[in-house]
Amino acid sequence: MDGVNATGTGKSLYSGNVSITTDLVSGVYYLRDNSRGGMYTTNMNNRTTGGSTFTDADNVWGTNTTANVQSAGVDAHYGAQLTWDYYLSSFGRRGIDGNGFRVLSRVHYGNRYNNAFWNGSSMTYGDGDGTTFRPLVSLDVAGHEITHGLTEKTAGLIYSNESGAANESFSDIFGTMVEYSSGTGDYLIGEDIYTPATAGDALRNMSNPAAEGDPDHYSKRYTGTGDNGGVHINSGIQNQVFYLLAQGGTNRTSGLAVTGIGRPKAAAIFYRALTVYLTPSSNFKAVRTATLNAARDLYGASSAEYNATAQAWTACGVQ
Ligand SMILES: CCCCC[C@H](S)C(=O)N[C@@H](Cc1ccccc1)C(=O)N[C@@H](C)C(=O)O
Ligand SMILES: [Ca+2]
Ligand SMILES: [Zn+2]
Repeated sequence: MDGVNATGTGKSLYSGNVSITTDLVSGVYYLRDNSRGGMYTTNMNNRTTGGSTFTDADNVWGTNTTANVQSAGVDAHYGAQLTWDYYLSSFGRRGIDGNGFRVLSRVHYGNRYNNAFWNGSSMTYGDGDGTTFRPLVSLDVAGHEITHGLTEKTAGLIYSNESGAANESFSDIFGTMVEYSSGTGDYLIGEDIYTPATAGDALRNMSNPAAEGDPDHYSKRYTGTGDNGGVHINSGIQNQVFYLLAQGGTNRTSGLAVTGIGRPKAAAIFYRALTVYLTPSSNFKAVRTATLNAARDLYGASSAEYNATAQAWTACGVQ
């Protein structure tokens, strides 16, 4: 039901106090954003089905702690809001389908569930067990999961082997871009939620994938059958390509240097590759070609951006 858009105060777990758009209907505030396709956030009450949209009496949500069930809802809702704004302001895309797709974010899924996932129509976040993960509602996760929706509606990269690793990397790349859009970011994935007892680690690391056990070069790719053929492992190769293209630097395995072009241009190249050129079975070689085509379209065939894109893939062993 559409009511009146209201601006609420969200006391989040990982982003401090944030401003969120809520929906006032008959004196009750709902965690629903009619200014962003009607996106809404539900509480699954630690079950794996059902759930109901969070409501509040005074439009001040959560307490910055997990003691209040609304807190995780604030983070998920805020993450969806920033993701919507990122794609709209960066690429003029209104929602993951370009047509105002209504995103549902579901929190408190299952019991101490150590994951988050996209199921084709909603994002779903577990609370973690408190040892491996804190509640998995940080900004890079929200951006990661919603980007699976974008990928599904565009390239449709098959979720296994190299196309699956590329799929996962696009989610890490844009999850990181969404995180940076909040004003502070990093090239770590899940740093706020992974192993709370261990400072400074992350689930994945784009600037140095090997720091978290993932390859930074094609010659070190995983060729086994675990993890759907290493989708969360070999994503390190493309994550390193993006990092080197954006920031510049030298690949630790090849020793080859890359001249950086900055995050926005690198993101624009990867976004155009994903939404214009890639297909379900695209492998890393195809992603190289797609990003070169995108760089040519955006900046010209002999541009510094085009040359840096080629350098970055070569530095990571994908010719
Ligand atoms: C349920 C089946 C698994 C689906 C995989 C989802 S898309 C996924 O990749 N989830 C992310 C969650 C995440 C994202 C960013 C930062 C931290 C955690 C993920 O990386 N999951 C890991 C734990 C995995 O599934 O191996
Ligand atoms: Ca991060
Ligand atoms: Zn994923």
